[in-house]
Amino acid sequence: MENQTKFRRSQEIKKCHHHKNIGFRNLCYSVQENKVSARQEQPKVILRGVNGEFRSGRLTAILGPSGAGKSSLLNVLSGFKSSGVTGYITVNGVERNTEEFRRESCYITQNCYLMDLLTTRETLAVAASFKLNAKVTTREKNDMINDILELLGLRKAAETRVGKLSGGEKKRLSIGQELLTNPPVMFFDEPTSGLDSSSSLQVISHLKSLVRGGRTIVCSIHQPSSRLFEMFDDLYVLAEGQCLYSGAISDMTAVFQESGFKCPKYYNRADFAVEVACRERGMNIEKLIAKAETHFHGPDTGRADYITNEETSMLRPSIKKNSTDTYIQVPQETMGSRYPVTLARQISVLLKRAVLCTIRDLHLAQLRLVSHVVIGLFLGGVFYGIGDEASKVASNTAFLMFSMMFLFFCNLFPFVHSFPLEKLVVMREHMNNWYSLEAYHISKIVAELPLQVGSLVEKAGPH
Ligand SMILES: Nc1ncnc2c1ncn2[C@@H]1O[C@H](COP(=O)(O)OP(=O)(O)OP(=O)(O)O)[C@@H](O)[C@H]1O
Repeated sequence: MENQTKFRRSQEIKKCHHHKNIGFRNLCYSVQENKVSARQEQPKVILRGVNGEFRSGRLTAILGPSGAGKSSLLNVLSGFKSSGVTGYITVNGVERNTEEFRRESCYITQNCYLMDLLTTRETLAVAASFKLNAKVTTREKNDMINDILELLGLRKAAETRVGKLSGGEKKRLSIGQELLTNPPVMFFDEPTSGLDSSSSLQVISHLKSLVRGGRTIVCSIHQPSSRLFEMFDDLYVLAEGQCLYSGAISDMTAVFQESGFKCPKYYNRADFAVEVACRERGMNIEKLIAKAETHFHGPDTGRADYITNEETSMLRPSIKKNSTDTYIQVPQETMGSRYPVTLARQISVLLKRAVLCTIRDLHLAQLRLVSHVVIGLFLGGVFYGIGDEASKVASNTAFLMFSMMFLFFCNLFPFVHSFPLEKLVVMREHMNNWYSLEAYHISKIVAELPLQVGSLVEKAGPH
């Protein structure tokens, strides 16, 4: 009976009730590079008017040589990059609302930025506290965490600290964090980088099982083996910021052949596609680019085959009545606010995590404690009783000066030490709409308060 319930719940996690087809037309992305000389004013163009469609229930691979713009395309589509972007992005045929879309999608970057001092289970528990609203009970949260651990094969590593997990386990843990809210759209930047072939296969098999539940999953991928490549449904090939091929993997060889690029028998098709994109198999890839463009119509005229946001709000009642497909369905509990939980809850969870990490970072905590005690004894010895004598004004000033400098540097260094490590985790979590930056800063200040107040009291001792 319990096994049946478990099976039903794991099937439920895999399922996705909001199908999202992502379309993009004439998408351009450019960056303004740092000016070295007065002449370098032209922005660097990274994506040159690409078109495409990523469908729900399909696992899509973005392939291309290094520097082709794969990560940039994912950054733009996921909404992580918005300045320097022009063109149209649609969700089920309706212009994308970036804020709404960020709530319905997740972006798992190439490197897994996780807190090394937490265990696998704690990492999922923290994610659950941010991502699931207050109506979900602790028991339900624990059940979900157990199901995700089971689904992603992390049961054995549940109590292991993240810093000690293998690369593949970290990747699966990052996926598990986002699965808690069951997002209909998932973007992955090179999910198999740094993994051996069997771990890569494991990760992609998990993605495949999620996609079968109706999600839209897009991964940029680097040099996949034939076996790994064949697990994808659709392929999007980029070359120098332009689209070379967009469609089913099964049609790729025929389409390339029509343009004069014949894939040798028993050759890895992924390698072949990258070689064509690098112009190693012939310089004339423009024919392929033109062919890929003919699949998609509309934006060049300034008017496309989609509905804008203004039109959506006017049409919404009729769209709702006539079609469930074109209407963007947003889960009711996430509507209105960017974050699923209140500011107070965000601060309290961040605070608990910060305290847990401080306690576990024994080396740093011991160092801080010892330095405070040693300096406190030293100051007490040198300046003992100076507050009672008016003739020792100079000593009082020296004491105050020293204490201020000590407090300033002593409290600065833990941040200098931890900030570069934490920054990447915080940016990922913040960009995935877990919490606001205000909540993070407040929790950091509050977590440090006891030590700050303690050291102030200690320094006030000699007086
Ligand atoms: N902020 C930036 N400033 C300057 N150039 C940039 C910036 N971001 C990206 N680029 C350039 O844009 C091009 C595409 O970068 P991107 O990271 O998207 O490539 P990629 O296809 O993901 O490469 P890889 O497979 O090596 O990760 C590269 O030449 C890169 O140097």
